[in-house]
Amino acid sequence: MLVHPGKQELSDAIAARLVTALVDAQARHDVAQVSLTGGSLGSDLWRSVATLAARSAVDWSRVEVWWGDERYLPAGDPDRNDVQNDEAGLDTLGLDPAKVHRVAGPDASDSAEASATAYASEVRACGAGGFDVMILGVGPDGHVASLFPGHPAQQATGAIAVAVHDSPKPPPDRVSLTFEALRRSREVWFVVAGADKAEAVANGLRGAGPDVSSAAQVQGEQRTLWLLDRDAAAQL
Ligand SMILES: O=C1O[C@H](COP(=O)(O)O)[C@@H](O)[C@H](O)[C@H]1O
Repeated sequence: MLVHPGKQELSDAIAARLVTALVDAQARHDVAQVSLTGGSLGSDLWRSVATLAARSAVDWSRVEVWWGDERYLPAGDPDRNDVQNDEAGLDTLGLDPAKVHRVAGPDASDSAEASATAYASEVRACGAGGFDVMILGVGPDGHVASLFPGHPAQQATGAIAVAVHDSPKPPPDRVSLTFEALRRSREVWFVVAGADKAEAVANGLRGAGPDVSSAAQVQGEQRTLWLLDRDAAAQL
């Protein structure tokens, strides 16, 4: 667990850590696989990356980009995680569009189920059975990706992605990687800022059950990091 004084310092530290992790991953196996998150910090970190001189150490054309979840909304909708990440600077880095794996919305798929199936096939086809870095925001209710505590989607097994309906947080329809897929990550980074998340952080770190914390159900294969600001760490 690493605690930074405020949200800006945290965002800058995540950006620096990410650049290093991507350079290391490209040295290991040519193309780095990273899975992104929505939420305010999930986008802020791209603003921080954009200010880093060291970002040029990454060959962004050799980064395969995924999302841990997406709101089931049409392409370009401002509430989509990919749109918010792009607006924060993700799309200025020189990524290869063929390596940016967006979850299909209702404009490009028949249902959230069809979208989840297509996304899972894409993950499988790219051999992304192993993400180098899985970045996950944590909601005040303990959710990660679009797996909400106590929601039936938590129980999906033998699948890479799942459709989520009746999400307690709008919008109601979403597509999420499953716990099994989230865990197939070399490193899992929980990125959390704000006093409203302090209880969720404490529950995640104490290993609360799935009805209380989805975050507590996810660990990285080699490393699990909680990257926090002081407010988010207030109940530890
Ligand atoms: O709905 C979502 O929420 C979480 C956390 O968002 P935040 O605004 O509370 O930080 C996010 O990680 C997830 O990807 C997203 O779909």
